[in-house]
Amino acid sequence: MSQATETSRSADKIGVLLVNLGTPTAPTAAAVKPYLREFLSDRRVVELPALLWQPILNGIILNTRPRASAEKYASIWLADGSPLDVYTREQTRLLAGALATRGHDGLVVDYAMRYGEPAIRSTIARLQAQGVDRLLVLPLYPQYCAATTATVWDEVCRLMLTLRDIPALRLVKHYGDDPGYIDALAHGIDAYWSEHGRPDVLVTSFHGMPRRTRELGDPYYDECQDTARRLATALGLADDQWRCTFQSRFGRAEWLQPYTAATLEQLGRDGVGRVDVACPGFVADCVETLEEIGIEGKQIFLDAGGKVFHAIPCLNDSPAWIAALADLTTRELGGWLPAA
Ligand SMILES: C=CC1=C(C)c2cc3[nH]c(cc4nc(cc5[nH]c(cc1n2)c(C)c5CCC(=O)O)C(CCC(=O)O)=C4C)c(C)c3C=C
Ligand SMILES: [Fe+2]
Ligand SMILES: [Fe+2]
Repeated sequence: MSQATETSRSADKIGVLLVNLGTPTAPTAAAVKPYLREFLSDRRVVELPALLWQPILNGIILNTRPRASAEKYASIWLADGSPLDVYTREQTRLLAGALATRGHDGLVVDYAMRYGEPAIRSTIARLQAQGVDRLLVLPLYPQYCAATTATVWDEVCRLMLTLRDIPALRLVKHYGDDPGYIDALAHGIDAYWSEHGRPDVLVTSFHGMPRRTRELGDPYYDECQDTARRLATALGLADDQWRCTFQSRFGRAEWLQPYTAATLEQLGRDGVGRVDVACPGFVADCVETLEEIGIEGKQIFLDAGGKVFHAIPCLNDSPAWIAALADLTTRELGGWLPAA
């Protein structure tokens, strides 16, 4: 961007906003409680009437779960904070660098969390103050789900309702079939196997959702199946060498099946020697991958008679993933970008 343009017009920048779920500020019950309250009060996440759900949430869940959840967070906490926050921050920094290297240095890249801090509202306000008048919102969920992707857009739109001068907006709906994303996953898993050997079965585990949401038309289940199949194909796996499962069931209703925990138990009982689990729906390691899979899932498999268990790291800050993210961003920005 020329200096003349820079000084003559302040509100002409393009912003890229990465958004992930959010995470507590500390691995303590006191910090987990407000995080869970905000997250689980979202009507896209728990689809029950507020009059019914809020008493259950405030009367039962928020009196018990924060302590149990804080212990899980404590077991995976990094020196720099919650893994989800650490990796999302790093992805943001590396994406900004990759885009600048490609000549797109007028772009402002930042990140926000749907729940907690840094909040979507204050981050967009800061981007606007920096002169951003065109904004690409990129929820980091590869597979679309109303409980994740749509609620990011809800929050962006709630902010827009309060603004006089809104930016031009674009939303990335999903990228679970993006060849760059699939290649980055396959590359990471192949590299892991080169170092640690190969499993008998690869379980690709995605975050679960109530089964009802699929019947109501949420495409999430199909998108997870599609990603898992594309990944298995990229890895050259035969049908009996991989599974697609759903983890993190919450509450008593039936969720999408097969459940990850039940599958790991069955594989252990069946005498399958080594199982690896990859979590393609999470682009950053977090409590769900490091604790639920890496610690709990491993124990379930070994207790059932399995011999060797590996949890494969998420994409995190891998160069292939950052390159895929830069490609995706560039493509989604389309005609907004000046020729590099
Ligand atoms: C009704 C409850 C939940 C639904 C529906 C749900 C959907 C959903 N979640 C993710 C991604 C993540 N979830 C994470 C943590 C987490 N999720 C729930 C509940 C529901 N998720 C809870 C209560 C928690 C907190 C941890 C716990 O107490 O078990 C995380 C990790 C956050 C972190 O700080 O590390 C992610 C990421 C998706 C993709 C999704 C629907 C597709
Ligand atoms: Fe979740
Ligand atoms: Fe969980």
